[in-house]
Amino acid sequence: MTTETPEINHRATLRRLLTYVARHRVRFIASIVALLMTSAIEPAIPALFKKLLDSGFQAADSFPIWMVPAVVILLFAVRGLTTFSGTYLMTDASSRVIYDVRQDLMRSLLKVDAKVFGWLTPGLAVNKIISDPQGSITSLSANTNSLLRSASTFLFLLGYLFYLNFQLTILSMVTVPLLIVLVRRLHKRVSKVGGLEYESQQRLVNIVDDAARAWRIVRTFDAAGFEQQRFEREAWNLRRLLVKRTATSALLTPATQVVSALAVSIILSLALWQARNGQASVGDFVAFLTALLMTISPLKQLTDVSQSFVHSLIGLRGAFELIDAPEEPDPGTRELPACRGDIDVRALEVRYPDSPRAAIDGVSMAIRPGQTVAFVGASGAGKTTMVSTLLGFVQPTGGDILIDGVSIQDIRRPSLRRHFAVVSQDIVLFDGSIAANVTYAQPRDDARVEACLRAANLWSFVEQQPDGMEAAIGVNGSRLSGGQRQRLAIARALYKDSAVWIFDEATSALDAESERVVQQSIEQLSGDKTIILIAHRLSTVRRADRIFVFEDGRVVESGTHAELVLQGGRYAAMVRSQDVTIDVHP
Ligand SMILES: Nc1ncnc2c1ncn2[C@@H]1O[C@H](COP(=O)(O)OP(=O)(O)OP(=O)(O)O)[C@@H](O)[C@H]1O
Repeated sequence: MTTETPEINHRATLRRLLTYVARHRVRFIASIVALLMTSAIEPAIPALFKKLLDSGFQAADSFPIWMVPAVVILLFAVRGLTTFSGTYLMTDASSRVIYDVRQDLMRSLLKVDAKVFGWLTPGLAVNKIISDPQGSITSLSANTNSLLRSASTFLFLLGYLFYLNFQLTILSMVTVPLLIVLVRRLHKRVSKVGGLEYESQQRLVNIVDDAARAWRIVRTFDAAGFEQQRFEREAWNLRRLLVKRTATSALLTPATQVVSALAVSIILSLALWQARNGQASVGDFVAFLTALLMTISPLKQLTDVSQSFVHSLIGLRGAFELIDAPEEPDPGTRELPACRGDIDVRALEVRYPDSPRAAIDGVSMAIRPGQTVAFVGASGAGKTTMVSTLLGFVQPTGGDILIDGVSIQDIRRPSLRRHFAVVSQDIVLFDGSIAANVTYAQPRDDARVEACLRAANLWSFVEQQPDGMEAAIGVNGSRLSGGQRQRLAIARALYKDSAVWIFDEATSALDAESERVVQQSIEQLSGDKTIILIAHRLSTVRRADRIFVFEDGRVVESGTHAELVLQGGRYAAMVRSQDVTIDVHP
């Protein structure tokens, strides 16, 4: 997905993360101070024992015995307090960062360009918004804690080494460049494998997403074995990459130790040489060597933590990828506070990218407020594209559409879409009650909800529910029949009370009688609204004021049902093939 080198990416990701961290810097600094205080108290414990051993056993001029429990308890109480506050403050601060990142991710999801949904499956979106920030930031904050401890211990020991023997310490650093090269190389490899691991995990998420979403199809096709195999293959690949990454990380420890051993052996020889020449005492030698060996442990911890850091940053980069995804373009600047529903389509041309032919090819039409018009034509003729263009989801490549005399290019997208209520071919419902689905994102008015449900011919169903309109409909309306789902979507559109209602194959799942009832109710409710109907079943569109017949992106005929039937062209042929009564008086 990305061609940048992993290193540059990590820096960018870290910088990005720091902008979030900076917002809560006071909390972070407080937590770090508390954690450092915990580390600082640590040496007080052996110091206390030293004091106890050195002077505690001399009866005479020693400190009073009651001081021992008092100091011990105080020390542990303070350490307990600083440990607790450090952990609490760090969790509080990092959870705020997770919250902020998630807010930005959700904001981005709600605004991204439609193209993003070409790769962003629901499962991936959940992963990027829920799991990635939590996993990465929690691990980063935990690692920051050990990083601070190891780094401070290491620096402290280094200072001590300089104090003991300046020249030898400088010499012990001869292997540092080698160590840096080694760590960098291994980091690069961990980054690369970690990136592949992240991608594999995304593929695995998509497989699970498919299996959960299309569970009915999977079972109808008896494809459980097929899906299991698909899953197993990717899960195995992920396991393999995990081992590879961990093994690369694990290589780092022996590698750094071998390089450190090189340094230690050089220094050991030199120190021995110094000692033999009377330049250092045995005590100096032992102290230096002990301190030198003690640096290996924090150094190892530092390299371990850095591996974990890299892994977390890869997860975080995945989340930032969504935040950085391009927003849906909105060239409009004008608001359209009120709308009469007057639509003028002028020589409209729409060509999808990489498509050999135009989906809409020079269409012009006028739809006056309060009119009901219908788009008919073969599958793929361009009807839905007309609607998508009207709503600004697809950009015209030629011509224009005017709403109440204003080009849709000039109107801000949200302002434009506010005036449309659409029931599309693929019904999408929300997990919640019937009422919540009807009133979606709008203030609730129970009387209106009932009126819309009645108009959609769903009220008798609602009345049969023990919970009435509060009845839960399941994920995407899984507890409803296809027709009930369509009727609920119709009720939602009616409730929106926009200037233009669009029904794209909205009643295709209803039986003829039910469809007739719904249509009549819509007509009664519609008042002065402009209605656009798209239907393959021509009985649905007979009563329209004007019917536009689409073919290969063009309008090839238009008129009323009667006019078109009399014309004896394509519409008439379609009517004949569907066996619709050729009644010129609807
Ligand atoms: N997102 C897209 N990218 C590329 N081509 C597309 C896209 N959407 C539609 N098309 C193409 O545009 C043409 C018109 O499609 P459209 O969905 O508007 O047809 P339709 O008349 O609504 O068909 P149906 O009755 O089957 O819904 C088709 O050839 C289709 O393949």
